Amino acid sequence: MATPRVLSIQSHVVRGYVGNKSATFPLQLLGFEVDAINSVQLSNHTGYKHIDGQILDEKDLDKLITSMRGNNLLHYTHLLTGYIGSPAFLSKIAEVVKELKANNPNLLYVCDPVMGDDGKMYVPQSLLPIYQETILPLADVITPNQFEMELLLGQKVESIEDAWRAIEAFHGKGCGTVLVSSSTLGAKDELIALSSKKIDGKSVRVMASIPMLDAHFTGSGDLFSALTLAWLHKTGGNTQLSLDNVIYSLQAVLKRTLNKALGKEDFKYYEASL
Ligand SMILES: Nc1ncnc2c1ncn2[C@@H]1O[C@H](COP(=O)(O)OP(=O)(O)O)[C@@H](O)[C@H]1O
Ligand SMILES: Cc1ncc(COP(=O)(O)O)c(C=O)c1O
Repeated sequence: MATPRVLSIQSHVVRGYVGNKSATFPLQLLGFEVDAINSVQLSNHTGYKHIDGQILDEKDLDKLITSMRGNNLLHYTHLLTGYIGSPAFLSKIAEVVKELKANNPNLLYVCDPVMGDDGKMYVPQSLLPIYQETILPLADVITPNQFEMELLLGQKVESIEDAWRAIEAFHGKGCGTVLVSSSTLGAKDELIALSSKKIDGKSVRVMASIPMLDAHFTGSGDLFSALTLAWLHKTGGNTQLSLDNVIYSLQAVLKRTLNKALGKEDFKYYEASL
């Protein structure tokens, strides 16, 4: 099988790991060619006290795409989008999706509608209607967190039943596969991830419980969407197997991140015994 090739349109940060900085290397390790367009170049993620840099607009994106078109380079198996900093840039992405799909009708578009977390938006509010009206109907897979699901739906999601209803609404907009990266709809010490895929008119649903680590991670959602893309490809679109693999590898990464931050040894060899 030919090497899958992803066009990844997300943020770049000088310091840290979010956006393309967190998606590119794992995707490469999993066997993907990754071509990155940096929607913004920022000093660091938006949670810091100081933040500055450049935000690409639709003309910047058009220049890159026009030149690539001229060289016949717009041939991809996957498109992945994440943090976008400008509404006009996001609208332009709709045109890019259509062109890439015209070049390859089998292209899979994985959209992480990155807008915020824990009740706070960290992108301009004007992105929301563009995601709702223009981007969602074009996406094959979406990976919102609980807050982003609520924003897209325009309604609070307060129970698992609410979440399935929200997911059905996204299916209704044309999005065949939905993975909610995390929610706090379970017990106090767990995160719940949900996925649903429309197969022959039926929704095939999977729910996973993730033991909650006592820390806040930035970039975990970007890793989630990149790994989801990779595992959906590797499993032929099996959402159960993909979610298992994504969560398993994410937990290993986050535990190592936490150990490093706490100054604990990164790695130890233990004898496995019953
Ligand atoms: N505190 C945490 N404890 C355990 N796993 C976490 C934690 N935060 C994130 N994760 C893992 O990262 C994934 C994506 O996290 P999420 O918080 O949904 O991303 P986002 O940054 O988009 O809000 C979750 O599915 C979970 O596997
Ligand atoms: C520049 C940038 N990109 C991407 C993200 C998304 O991060 P996450 O994976 O935590 O949703 C953030 C979040 O703060 C950010 O500031």
